[in-house]
Amino acid sequence: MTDFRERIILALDFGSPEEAYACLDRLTGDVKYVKVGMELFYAAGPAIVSTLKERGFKVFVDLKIHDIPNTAQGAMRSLARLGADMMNVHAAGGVKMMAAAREGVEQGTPAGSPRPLLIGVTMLTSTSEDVMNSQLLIPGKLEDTVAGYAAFTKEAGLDGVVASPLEVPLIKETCGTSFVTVTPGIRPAGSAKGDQTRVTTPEEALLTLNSDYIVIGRAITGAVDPRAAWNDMIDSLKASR
Ligand SMILES: O=C(O)c1cc(=O)[nH]c(=O)n1[C@@H]1O[C@H](COP(=O)(O)O)[C@@H](O)[C@H]1O
Repeated sequence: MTDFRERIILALDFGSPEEAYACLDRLTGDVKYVKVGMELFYAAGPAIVSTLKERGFKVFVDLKIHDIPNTAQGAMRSLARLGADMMNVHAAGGVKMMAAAREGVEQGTPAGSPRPLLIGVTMLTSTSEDVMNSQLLIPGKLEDTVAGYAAFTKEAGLDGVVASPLEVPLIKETCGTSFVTVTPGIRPAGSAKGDQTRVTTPEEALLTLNSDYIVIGRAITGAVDPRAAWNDMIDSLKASR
């Protein structure tokens, strides 16, 4: 994939479809892949997915399903009917839940349409090793948990994981190079970390650590001039290539 833009997923974390479309209108022609997370999905309803598809975007529906296997399967069956390109569940739900979710995706995908990628969320990029140890009560190194969750995600038949870009080499080593890595926690040089913990720049994530997809939100959508912020990111990627 030579065009960086195919590998950049813009997180549309807005409270209404109007705000999301207004942002996209300022970035027309450049953004190829968007993410609909809980804020926008719950505000706009499922129809937002087909509307974005009709407008030509690839869509990642990020609802991070985590429930008993039967419920996760049903949720994914319903979501798969919407025609998204990528969806996710929490790997912490375990192999049985993830395998059920995968079955739900297959049941819901409309005949003749490609099955959406199903991705397992390992350890949220806002979580530090200290918080994982002291509040999630998971002992040991955070990287070991991410690698272990990635292995279970693969065992369950999913296509890849969400993790920090910093963990991509380890995930590829553990699960193979074709196992998809989707990485939020992206902060262009000089931008504020905010609530994220395990962050790196777009250049490091895409060019050095070889993440398959990066997810970026506020550094673009919250910029005074989203178009300028986007162009700066693409220019910097081209210059670093
Ligand atoms: O699944 C996700 O997309 C996700 C997982 C994760 O570990 N960390 C994470 O930040 N995300 C999402 O990625 C986006 C990151 O947004 P920014 O921090 O604004 O770039 C948000 O929509 C998060 O919900």
